[in-house]
Amino acid sequence: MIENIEVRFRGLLGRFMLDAEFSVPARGITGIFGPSGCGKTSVLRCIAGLQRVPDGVCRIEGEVWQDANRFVPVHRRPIGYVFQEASLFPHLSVTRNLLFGAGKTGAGGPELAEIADLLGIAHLLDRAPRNLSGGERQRVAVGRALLSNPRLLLMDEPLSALDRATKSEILPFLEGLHETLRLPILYVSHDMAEIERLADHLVLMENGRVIASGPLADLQSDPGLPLAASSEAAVSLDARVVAHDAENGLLVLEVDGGRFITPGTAAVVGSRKRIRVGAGDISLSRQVPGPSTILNVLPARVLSSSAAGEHEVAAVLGLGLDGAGARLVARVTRKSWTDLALADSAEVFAQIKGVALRRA
Ligand SMILES: Nc1ncnc2c1ncn2[C@@H]1O[C@H](COP(=O)(O)OP(=O)(O)OP(=O)(O)O)[C@@H](O)[C@H]1O
Repeated sequence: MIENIEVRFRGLLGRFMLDAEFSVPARGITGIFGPSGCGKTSVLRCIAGLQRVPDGVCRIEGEVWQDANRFVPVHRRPIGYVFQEASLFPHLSVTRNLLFGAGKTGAGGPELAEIADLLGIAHLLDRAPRNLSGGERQRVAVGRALLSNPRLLLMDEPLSALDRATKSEILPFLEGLHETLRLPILYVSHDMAEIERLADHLVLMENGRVIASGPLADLQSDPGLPLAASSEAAVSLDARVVAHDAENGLLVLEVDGGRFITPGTAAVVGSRKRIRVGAGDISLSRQVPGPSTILNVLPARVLSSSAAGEHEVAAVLGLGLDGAGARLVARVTRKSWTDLALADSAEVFAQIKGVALRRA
């Protein structure tokens, strides 16, 4: 079986030229990221069959939803769609809202109790939507989409209408979906922090086109793409827990070519955790640095470098003496870069001030 989501949509939407093409694995979460108006929503609408471009191909695990000869109408596509605003039926209880889409696609889907547990809404089932908070409403909307037993979940900025506190309340539930369900999710966002936390793969868009797609960390550390040179540059790495130091409240996590120490509670050795390493949290040194409060000092090699603004350099590092391990991006001043005579393939010690645990 072809386990990919393959799309190509080319055509004018009003005066906007959409020319988007990508192929990503039909598993995990794929983030679709790009500036406002670059065509992210249009791509989701084309996949859902809500928008039709004449030159379009959409194949989900080999099943054709659109090509030159075929266009499966929207109601025949097994998708769940979650929008920015949860559009619940005001006159129906949470349970009736949840069950609204269920049964359309036949048996074999998840059970209401299972989904309610997963989304932390089991205690809300008898409520009316008007008595829910924004975050609760959005979780019900996600639950309703899941109960229709979709083959693909489309989420269009599902958190952007929520305040910061509510966002962080919902994110763990979305991470939970990722771990529990085998459902591929396409997740549109213009907030890199959400993408860093949730996505396994990334589709980067600009002006109606896909400028890159691939595993998230590969795109974050690609010197040819805008992410590595941005002021928010960071990499998200999926690390393996190798030890928990209970006395000091620290976790030791391993990625290719290095180990990180980060504050954390007990975790099963061998389990996976996502960490985020921000480019601005890395400083570089040519020799082993002396004792300091920084817990993480990792040997690495400079793989490439590019200008980041007028006075800074974005350097892509490969962990390990040979530089063959996981990639990081460091952002340093041009002055330090020159003073230390740093250059591509230089051996360095990366001192990492903060390593954030992102997916428990
Ligand atoms: N059916 C349509 N007819 C005319 N113009 C359209 C149509 N659909 C989309 N557009 C235009 O295409 C462009 C891309 O819109 P789209 O909503 O896909 O972008 P986006 O990346 O999702 O933006 P945002 O992040 O602001 O939601 C916009 O300029 C929009 O006005």
